Amino acid sequence: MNEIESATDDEHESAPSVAADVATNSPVSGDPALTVRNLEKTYDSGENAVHAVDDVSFSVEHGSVVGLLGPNGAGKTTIIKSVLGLVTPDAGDILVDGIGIDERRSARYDRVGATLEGARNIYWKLSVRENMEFFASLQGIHPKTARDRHDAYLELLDLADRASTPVNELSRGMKQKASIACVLAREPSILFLDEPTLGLDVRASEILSAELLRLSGDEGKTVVISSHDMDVIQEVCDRVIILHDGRVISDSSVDELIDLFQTKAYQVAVTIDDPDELHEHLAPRYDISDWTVTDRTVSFEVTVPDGERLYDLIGDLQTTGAVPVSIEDVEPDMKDAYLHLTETTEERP
Ligand SMILES: Nc1ncnc2c1ncn2[C@@H]1O[C@H](COP(=O)(O)OP(=O)(O)OP(=O)(O)O)[C@@H](O)[C@H]1O
Repeated sequence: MNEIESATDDEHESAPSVAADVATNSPVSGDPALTVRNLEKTYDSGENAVHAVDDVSFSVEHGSVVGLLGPNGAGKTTIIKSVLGLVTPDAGDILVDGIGIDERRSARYDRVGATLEGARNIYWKLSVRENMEFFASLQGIHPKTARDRHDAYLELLDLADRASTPVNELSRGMKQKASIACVLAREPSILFLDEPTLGLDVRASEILSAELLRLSGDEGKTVVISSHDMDVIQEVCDRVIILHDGRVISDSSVDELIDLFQTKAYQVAVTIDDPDELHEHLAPRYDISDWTVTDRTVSFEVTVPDGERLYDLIGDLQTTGAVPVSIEDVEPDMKDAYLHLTETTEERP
């Protein structure tokens, strides 16, 4: 690998992609696309030991889009690299389409494609198109037959005029796009995307989200995406697995996760002669935040355990002479649910 610059930072000095064998994707079995069972990984030893992955188990069904979330250092990348063979786990099993990757290395190489943070999955001295052709050819896809598809991806990712540019001359966001283009060019059945929207502008993120939805919806591809970008996660994922300190602390659908933490929150605006008096009356009774007074208009957010309590609030507003101007639902989103979950885990001993 002396002529080609690439970056793998881990134990295995392998090629920067998991594609090493020439093979085609075989038909899908009845097994999940990916099964991770009791995975363990500790880096270093003694007092420097870091238990990065602690008994992690999950499976991913074919055609689903699963988010792997967690604060910095939660173990996401270690799990992804274990699946890719860039890190050797201490214990546990990884099965692709029901086949243990230790049993048959090609089970992984044939089916799994990944982008790694910082575009470490591609060769920086090759041009974007050369990279795409190289990774496609490892998968047994002839560059000529794939040309139209590669052109379409270059167009989609706004890289067409950079197709002949060596990757190391691209901006960070363009490198990221090139890395995504290469994993798409390989046409794997399972895509692992580690922080794919890092460095992408809003438009590129939207394009990527739409493409991931199309790949899973129309082509039945399985996608595992690790990201801190909650908007993208909420938009594309069916399910999210949340990690904390190397352990899975939540594994549920996006809707379930949001519902779980659904407190009823309302944005309220009222007019009143004496805002201070109103605050004195409400503060001990309700969970109130973002109290803002502009002339005689007071706006605030109130969180109530159920709809009934909202009626109490309206009664209390009337008692104090406040005239409601507007009361609107505040919809919780993935970000609220995620923060709630990771913060409450943080507080536990
Ligand atoms: N090569 C390594 N040597 C030693 N410790 C490591 C190594 N790689 C990761 N770690 C440690 O393992 C833990 C998990 O790291 P990992 O990169 O898997 O987390 P992550 O969830 O991907 O974090 P981030 O969101 O910051 O990318 C961290 O404490 C990290 O410092």
